[in-house]
Amino acid sequence: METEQQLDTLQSQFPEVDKDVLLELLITFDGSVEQTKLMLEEQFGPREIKPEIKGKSPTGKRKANDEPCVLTKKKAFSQRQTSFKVSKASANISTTLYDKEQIETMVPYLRFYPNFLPESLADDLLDELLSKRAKFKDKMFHIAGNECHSNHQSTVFYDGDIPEQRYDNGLYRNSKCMAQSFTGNIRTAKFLIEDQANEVLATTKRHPLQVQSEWRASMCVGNYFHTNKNNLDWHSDRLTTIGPLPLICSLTLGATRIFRIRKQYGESPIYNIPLPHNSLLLMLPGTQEEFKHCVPSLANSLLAKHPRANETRINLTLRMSRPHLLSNTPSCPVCRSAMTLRRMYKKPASRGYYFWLCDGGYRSGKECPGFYFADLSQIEKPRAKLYTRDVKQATRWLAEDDHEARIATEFHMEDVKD
Ligand SMILES: O=C(O)CCC(=O)C(=O)O
Ligand SMILES: [Fe+2]
Repeated sequence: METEQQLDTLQSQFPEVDKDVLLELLITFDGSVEQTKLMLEEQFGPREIKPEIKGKSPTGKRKANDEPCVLTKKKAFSQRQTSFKVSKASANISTTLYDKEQIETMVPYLRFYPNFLPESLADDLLDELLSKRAKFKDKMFHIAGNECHSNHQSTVFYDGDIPEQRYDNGLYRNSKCMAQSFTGNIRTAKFLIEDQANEVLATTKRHPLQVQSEWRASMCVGNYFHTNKNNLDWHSDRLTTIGPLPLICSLTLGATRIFRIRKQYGESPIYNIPLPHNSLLLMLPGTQEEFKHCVPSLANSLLAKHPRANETRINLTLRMSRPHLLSNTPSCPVCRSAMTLRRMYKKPASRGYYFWLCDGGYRSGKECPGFYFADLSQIEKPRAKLYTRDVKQATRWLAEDDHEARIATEFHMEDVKD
């Protein structure tokens, strides 16, 4: 079924929901009308199943009172092919940014520091991480019922105790992936990176949703790209433990590979940023909300081998988790699984709303439509309800230059009725 038809089907059953919101949800549920409908029924009450949904649904037939349908492998695959075609079509223009000035001018959410650490610390850190290769594991997750493995290996380092509740990013759901503690070299690097990060933050306006204290890295995701064939797909980093508007500091060690970044929505160019050994890239607050990034495995994406690491590139991304956010993460109203925090971005009228989505399917492959809007107004409180069913209570953040969505705001509140 074409997207327009899917939207019409949903709109006919949920006339009270704005079409832009329906589209956003349809995309969130990988194009599944059934899953979108189940989630909407959670919010707005059950609806009659219209014949067109039964007959033409991408997930096959469904009787009333049946268990939710799960996408078949074949269907999920063909849907992904479609979305791949779309992203390929808009991916034509790509520009390479070679130095600090070009990077920070073209993508003002980024800060770039070549040769950041003292040389001997960067080399020691690289050698130490190369020797720990066995600790880096495939990420494992499910998309629309299919088990998937990442094409590069990862691990997580924690500063201090490894928390009971390890969650987010797809890493902690993999039993093979044991978290590790910060080593001496990581801690030394962390202090230097924190100083740089806080210096930059001091020059920017702090949003109430951001961390209000000094920025301190409490965890670090390590990515191991053994050869140029190992890649990391387009994504924005999960917000569940690090919260909205996070700062993420990314240190590259070993081979020079291309890092790509593009806006989440609209006609955006793709920027290629070569990241050499010992370069630090800061992704400032708003980067995860507004952009996607990846490390592609193009033939020309390996720009320089490293004298000792050869083709291997190791990346450390330092992050600050927000403990109250973790302890106040809602559980799914449908299946009680933990939920992940995301932000809508596709359509101007709904862009910027944070929401919680059930994560059960990501881990088990059994999809669940659990959904809440996120109310992050109390995010700094130890005990707070961070979810709501009412879009008027939902937290929204829009980029200052997102005029399209800022104009759409006024209309949106009228459009979404109780
Ligand atoms: O390897 C990189 O440069 C990026 C890593 C990354 O995007 C991530 O860990 O989420
Ligand atoms: Fe990332």
